[in-house]
Parts: sequence; C-alpha cells; structure tokens
Amino acid sequence: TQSTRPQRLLGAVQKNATRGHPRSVIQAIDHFCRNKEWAMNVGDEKGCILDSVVSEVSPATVLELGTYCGYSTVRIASRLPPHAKLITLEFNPEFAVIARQVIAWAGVEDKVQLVEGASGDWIPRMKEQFGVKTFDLVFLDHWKDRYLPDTKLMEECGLLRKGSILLADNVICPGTPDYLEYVRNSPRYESQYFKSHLEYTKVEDGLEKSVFLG
Ligand SMILES: O=C(NCCO)c1cc(-c2ccc(F)cc2)cc(O)c1O
Ligand SMILES: [Mg+2]
Repeated sequence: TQSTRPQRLLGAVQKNATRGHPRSVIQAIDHFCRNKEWAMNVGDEKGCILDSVVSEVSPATVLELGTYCGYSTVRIASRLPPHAKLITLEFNPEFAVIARQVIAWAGVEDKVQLVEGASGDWIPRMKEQFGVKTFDLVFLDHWKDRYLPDTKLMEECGLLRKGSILLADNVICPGTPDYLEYVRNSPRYESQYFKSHLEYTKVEDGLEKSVFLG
C-alpha cells in the first residue's frame, strides 16, 4: 500500500534526526522538503522570523492553529520558557498521527498539547477545557479562510488580552486577503508585514504580526 507524504516525512525524521534534539528534527524536515518532497511546513526562512517573534514574546501560553506534521510546533516548543504551554489544533487526523510522533521524536511533548478537531469548535471551549485565560501568542497556519472568523471568535471568547500577538503564515501565498484587510485596518490591531518566501521556493510569501490592542 502507498505511503503518504506525511508518513515519508516522519520516516526522514526517524532516519536522520536524533531523538530529543529538536534542531536536528527541524534540519531533517527541511532537508527532506528541499531535496525530496515539498511539504507545507512554515520552513526555514519564515521559521527564522517565527523564532525571533517567539524569543521576543517569550510566551507562557501559545495557541497554534494548524499542526500539519508538527514542524512549527517543534520550532516554537523548543524555544519556550520553562513551564510554558503550547496548544496546537489539527483538523486532519492523519496529520495529527504523524505530528504526535514528530513532536515525541523531538522530545518536546511535555510542552505541547495536540488537540484534534475544528478550530471553530475548540476555540469557544479553550477556557473550560484547558484552563486557559488568554494566549500570549497565536500562530495561524491552518485553512486560510478560517484565519478571519477564528480571530473574531478568539476576540469574542476573551482569549486575547492587550498585547497578545497574532502571527499569521501565508498571508500572500496562498493568501488570506480578508484577514489581512481586517488586522491592517482595525483600530484594535497594530500590524506589521515580514516579507519572505513560500517555504522551500522563490515565490513571495510572508508573515503578518499583529498586536491586539484590547
Ligand atoms: O493549506 C495550508 N495549510 C493548512 C492545511 O494544513 C498551507 C498551504 C500552502 C500551499 C499549498 C500549495 C501551494 F501551491 C502553495 C502553498 C502553504 C502553507 O504554508 C500552508 O500552511
Ligand atoms: Mg503555512
């Protein structure tokens, strides 16, 4: 039976990365995606921007929307301060199965809670289900047409506080025009665009960093 791309990506991690060494897991995935098969991880170029935002914010609570194979989950978790927690939501159960194994191989499972299901269903339940008050950092990397409705939902559910940071992947490619228009024109956000490229390509893409002003 045919393997899937996420399964082959996991195989590359298990073959080439050292258990418990997150950086080697990231390197193994980037090598696989550059030399074997493209995959929709945030990648090494945008990943460095993600790293700098995580280090600057030093968040105690992080929400990631869209786990995929766990590449950005590992990047973020490996840079969190002690006792910080990352909740990552993944709709696709096949991606979730792979991500759990990548997260475990990197040895960051103690900082990560992977939740399977739809963001629209889980966001309203964050407080009661996971004892979350607000998120210091949200990384949006899931279905591009969900960025805006989920952002509005997080506002309505009181999951954002003055100073919460939203960092959104793919705002150019595939693109999230309604989300961009909202965070760039709403008086409740201060937004900044970090120009980069679509993972492992020369195509333009970028991250949008938006501070919630309360
Ligand atoms: O759909 C995406 N993520 C949510 C599903 O898990 C996604 C897609 C692409 C992409 C795909 C196909 C193409 F031609 C160009 C870009 C890139 C990404 O970084 C992404 O996050
Ligand atoms: Mg992405």
